[in-house]
Amino acid sequence: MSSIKIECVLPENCRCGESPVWEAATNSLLFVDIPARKVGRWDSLSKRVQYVTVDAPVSSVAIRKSGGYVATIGTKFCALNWDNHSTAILATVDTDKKNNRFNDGKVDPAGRYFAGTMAEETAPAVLERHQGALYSLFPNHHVEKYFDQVDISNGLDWSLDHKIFYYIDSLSYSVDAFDYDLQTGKIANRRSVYKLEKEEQIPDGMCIDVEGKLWVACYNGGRVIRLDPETGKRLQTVKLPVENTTSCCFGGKDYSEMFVTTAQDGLTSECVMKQPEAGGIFKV
Ligand SMILES: O=C(O)[C@H](O)[C@@H](O)[C@H](O)[C@H](O)CO
Ligand SMILES: [Zn+2]
Repeated sequence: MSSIKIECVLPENCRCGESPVWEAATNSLLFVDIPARKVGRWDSLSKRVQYVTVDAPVSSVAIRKSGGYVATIGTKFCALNWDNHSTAILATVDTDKKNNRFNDGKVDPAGRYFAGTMAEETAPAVLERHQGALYSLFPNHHVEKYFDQVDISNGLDWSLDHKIFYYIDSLSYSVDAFDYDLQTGKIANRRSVYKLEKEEQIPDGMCIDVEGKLWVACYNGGRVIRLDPETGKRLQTVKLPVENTTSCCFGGKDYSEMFVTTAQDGLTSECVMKQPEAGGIFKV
């Protein structure tokens, strides 16, 4: 294995950086800072970053086929117009749960925006349990609810043949799989494919690579791990110089680079001194 280079490409000190998404058309990385209520777009060529501030915690962002973006803001699926900074509500979930917000989200290969919810945290991973649910927004704006009783709805992705949906509820310390029907968007047959080891801490965001292996960012664990969902074995650990690694995606030229978002919230000022890049965005 060739040696791995890790570099902080955006020393932003995000409170909770999340949802990295590569936008090939602009050579940019999209991301959010959830509590700061900001969506960022970092141009990898000019190295400049632009922000759009929204009116509630923004937990995920995705590219919209018809132009602009979609984002999960508070408990709403929204369209986001980058040019005039406006948002338009497409659907609202968890209307009976005033303390809930969306967390991680991603679009399936048929254009359904999957995202789950959680109760707002009082500190990282400290929250009222079982308040969240998993939803998807169909291209026709129909909302499907899959299940509830979720603690912290987090990383998600699909297998390369689109027949499996991978999902993380952080406080289960497990990476789960479901059978996936791309035609209907239905999921079935939940099972665990990997249980985190103690030092790996809390599973957060996730993505899949071209070999069908999963990469999971470990919150508080300062690492991303590569898993084989078929054997349930960990194949690789990549450690980062900050503790709160939140999510990862592939991007850059030929998608040969991995971007990792991180968080600063929850670190004591002493920890921040030891990890000055906490909250930055890293390139692996
Ligand atoms: O990044 C996220 O997905 C959450 O919004 C965070 O708050 C952390 O995951 C959580 O604190 C650790 O479990
Ligand atoms: Zn997350």
